[in-house]
Amino acid sequence: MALSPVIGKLLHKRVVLASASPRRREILSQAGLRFEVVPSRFKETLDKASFPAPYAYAMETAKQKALEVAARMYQKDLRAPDVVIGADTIVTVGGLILEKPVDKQDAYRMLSMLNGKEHSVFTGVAIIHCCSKGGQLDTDVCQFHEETTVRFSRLSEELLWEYIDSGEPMDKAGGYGIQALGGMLVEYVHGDFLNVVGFPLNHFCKKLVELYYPPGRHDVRRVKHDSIPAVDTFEDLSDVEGGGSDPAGGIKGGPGGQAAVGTRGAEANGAVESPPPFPADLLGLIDGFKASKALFTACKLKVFDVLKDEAPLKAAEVAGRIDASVCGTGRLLDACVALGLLEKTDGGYRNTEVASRHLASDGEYSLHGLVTRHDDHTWELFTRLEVAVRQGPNAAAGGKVEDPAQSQQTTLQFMRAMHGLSKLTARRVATAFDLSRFTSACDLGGCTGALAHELAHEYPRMRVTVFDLPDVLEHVACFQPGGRPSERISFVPGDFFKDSLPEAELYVLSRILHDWPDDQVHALLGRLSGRCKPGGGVLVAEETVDEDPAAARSNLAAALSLLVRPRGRGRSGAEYRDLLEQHGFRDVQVAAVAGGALHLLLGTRASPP
Ligand SMILES: Cc1cn([C@H]2C[C@H](O)[C@@H](COP(=O)(O)OP(=O)(O)OP(=O)(O)O)O2)c(=O)[nH]c1=O
Repeated sequence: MALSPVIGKLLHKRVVLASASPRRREILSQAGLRFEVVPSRFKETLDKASFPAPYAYAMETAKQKALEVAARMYQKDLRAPDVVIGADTIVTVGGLILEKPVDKQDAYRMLSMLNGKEHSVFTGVAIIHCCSKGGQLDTDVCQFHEETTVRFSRLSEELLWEYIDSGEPMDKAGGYGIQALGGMLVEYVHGDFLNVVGFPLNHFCKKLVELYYPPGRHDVRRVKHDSIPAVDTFEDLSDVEGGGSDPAGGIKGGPGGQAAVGTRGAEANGAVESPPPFPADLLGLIDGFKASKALFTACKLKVFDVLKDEAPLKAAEVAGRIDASVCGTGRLLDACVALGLLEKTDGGYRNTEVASRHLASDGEYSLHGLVTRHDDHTWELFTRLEVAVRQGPNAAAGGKVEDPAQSQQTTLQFMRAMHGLSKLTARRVATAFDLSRFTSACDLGGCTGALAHELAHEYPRMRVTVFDLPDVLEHVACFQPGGRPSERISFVPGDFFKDSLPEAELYVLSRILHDWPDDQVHALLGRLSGRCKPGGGVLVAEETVDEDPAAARSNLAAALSLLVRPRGRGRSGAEYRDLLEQHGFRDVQVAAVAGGALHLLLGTRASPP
């Protein structure tokens, strides 16, 4: 079995699962792991507010659960197990962390919050290696987390209570069990299903590879692929059984809190010193730009359009359709196969589902416009990242602010890119908070109206005005579903810095504020706050710059983009909150959607003093 070489690394160790969860026990035993179960006595009472993000809370709780078991076992017979595994699963919605309900009423409260909305399920996992040093327990902690997004259908009160009365919610985070009756509540799941059930097995196996995979034969295979970075999956190890290092070797902390198996035993025996662990992730990073460029090129040449609905095509046929060389096309198609964008069968190449959905130039969720924009515009900006670092943010563009309305072509390209991005997140933004108290909304800089449509769809009483520059609104017709906007959506041309803002109970600023420096953000929020009546709201959606290095990886692209852009600046979630409060908005609620990629804030206009 593909997994056994990885799981096999733990077979000769004394492994303890520090969890009472029957789901975790089942997932791990079905994966072939042998372990003892010692439920943790750690009380899940850490102060949630003291963590920068929900996943950090779940990881810390997982760690504390495992450490408590390791310490207790060590104290009992002065022999700690080799490895202790702890996990903690939480559900987050509207910025709140939901754990297991304390009673039926609590389950009802949780399920009502999830009803009809998307939420995230995080599982934090800690793998703790233990040994005894100088009569003391010595531990080496490796932690990670996994996020899965789940959306519930709209459910009636009757159904919710029927589900609660089944008793199923009581021992489960968020008050539901997706693997049983609760599965009926779920409209969709994005990500690892087992993560929702309590244990992200896939990520766990990848971590084991990082921890235990020794340099060896596998390295040779990896370096062969010099054009496209190898995808690092644990399946890769299926043919290297028996080639492992001695797992009894010492554990050394690696970068990012990971650990690698050392070679102390071999050195002591006078054996030849092993080379350092093969830095596959690092090489992947070094080569990463090649993968992006292959994707950009295939998109630009419309490869994914050609392969969308057709039977598989040979390289020569694709080359004929895209008017390119057969040899070059063959290489590009193979690169796309290696990147998981195409499949290769005996009959030829065809799109994967992701490519058909996101990389063909048509279709509701096409990101073709975004890719084209990155290839034509962002790529070049990033060649000047060094300038931006040396001279400071915004220097890379040489003070040249691109005017999106510069030419019809540029405007349209910009709008296609924004539309693709907005379509992906609009439903999540519209449903992250309950906005049903607002009967009118104005989306400032709302571009093609992608978010306006979701707001109108989600809230049947709401009328939405999209306010944007005249040059932008000139092109909106081709982005409307069915070619025309809904009756409750109107497009009003104007400049939000100069023209009078349309009247609305809720103002929306989605991906707007990062584009402007502080003085202009204050000017805009000042105008908006003056126009907003007490009780009215402002909804801000932004990619944020996280100051927590552990979280920074997920928004790295956004943070770097903000550095090379001609104007504007990155801000943290706390800075956005401060800005809203400075302009008279109170009770600011926060939420994160799309795997934390987008940070949302909803503030309510207080009465002027
Ligand atoms: C969301 C969801 C959670 N769960 C479960 C997984 C976890 O067991 C539980 C979350 O609570 P946890 O505190 O993570 O785990 P636990 O109390 O069951 O076990 P221990 O603390 O001893 O490790 O919710 C499901 O079984 N299905 C689901 O769909």
